[in-house]
Amino acid sequence: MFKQDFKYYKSRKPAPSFEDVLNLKHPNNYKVTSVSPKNTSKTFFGLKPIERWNVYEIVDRPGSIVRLLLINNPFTSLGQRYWVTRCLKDYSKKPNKTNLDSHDIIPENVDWWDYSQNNINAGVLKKLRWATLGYHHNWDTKVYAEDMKGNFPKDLSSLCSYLTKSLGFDNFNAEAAIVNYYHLDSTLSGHTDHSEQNLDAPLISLSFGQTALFLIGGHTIDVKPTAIFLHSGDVVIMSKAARLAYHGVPRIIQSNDSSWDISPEDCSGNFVNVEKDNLRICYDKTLWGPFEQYLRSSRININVRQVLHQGQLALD
Ligand SMILES: O=C(O)CCC(=O)C(=O)O
Ligand SMILES: [Fe+2]
Repeated sequence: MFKQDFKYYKSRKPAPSFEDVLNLKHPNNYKVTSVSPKNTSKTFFGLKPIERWNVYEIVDRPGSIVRLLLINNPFTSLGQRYWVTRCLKDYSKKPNKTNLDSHDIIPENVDWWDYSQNNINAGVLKKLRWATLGYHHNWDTKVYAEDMKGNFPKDLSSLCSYLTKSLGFDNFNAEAAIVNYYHLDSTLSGHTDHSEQNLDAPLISLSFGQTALFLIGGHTIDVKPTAIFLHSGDVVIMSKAARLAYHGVPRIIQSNDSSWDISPEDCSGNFVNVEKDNLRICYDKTLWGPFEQYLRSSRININVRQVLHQGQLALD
């Protein structure tokens, strides 16, 4: 299914704009409905107050079971900075696993981010493609294992609980994540996400940096996909039917967006499990500089999953 869309984008026809999506002008004619998030009393660190979120439900064709919830960048600029520093500086570190583990590119006991900053010409910055957290995704077997598991970061788990609760999903436990690092020439081919034992739990996708053209089709590869732009800060929540529908990213599009530039709203929010060192970087123009530089030609996607059923203590 993605073949035809690659051709479409190679032919340089303009891609549909986000406004086209919202105005139902796209040929797929998908339906977008506004959704009201549940108001909770506290504001979570790094997120705008709930009453300022724009949430849409996207149904790709009448009667379709493939439904996505899209929150149009609910993050403050400081919030975006925080998650970007976590993905680059921390989530890419051991004991988390990355695609670089099997290559001899980085000296033993040196972290990728530090190494890339001290060896700017070595080209390692663009070599990191993914990191896995919690239950590590097994790219070959697609099967999780109890002995391939690390601690899941508390800040990310709190964020996901807050986001899902606000949208009416109760008891979401973040247990596994893939952090995808994309550059302007990166693509992610069509796939479904079916490795988790609990397929009823939603899957949460957080995007930062450059814009992705995200395609989602149906449960077979011959369903023509729907295109959605994912901008910096956008959150997508995929329910069971959507995660089992083929989806992928055929193109990253450079944008002029810099919604991570500090703005006055940034002082609000309740600080839950926040790493103070990262906050220091976010507030400091010089320390933030290298992270912003990376973001100008890259996109980071954090894809969070619950693996186990409610009350299940370990994998079967
Ligand atoms: O980058 C994205 O928006 C999608 C990533 C994805 O589908 C995945 O990691 O399973
Ligand atoms: Fe996926």
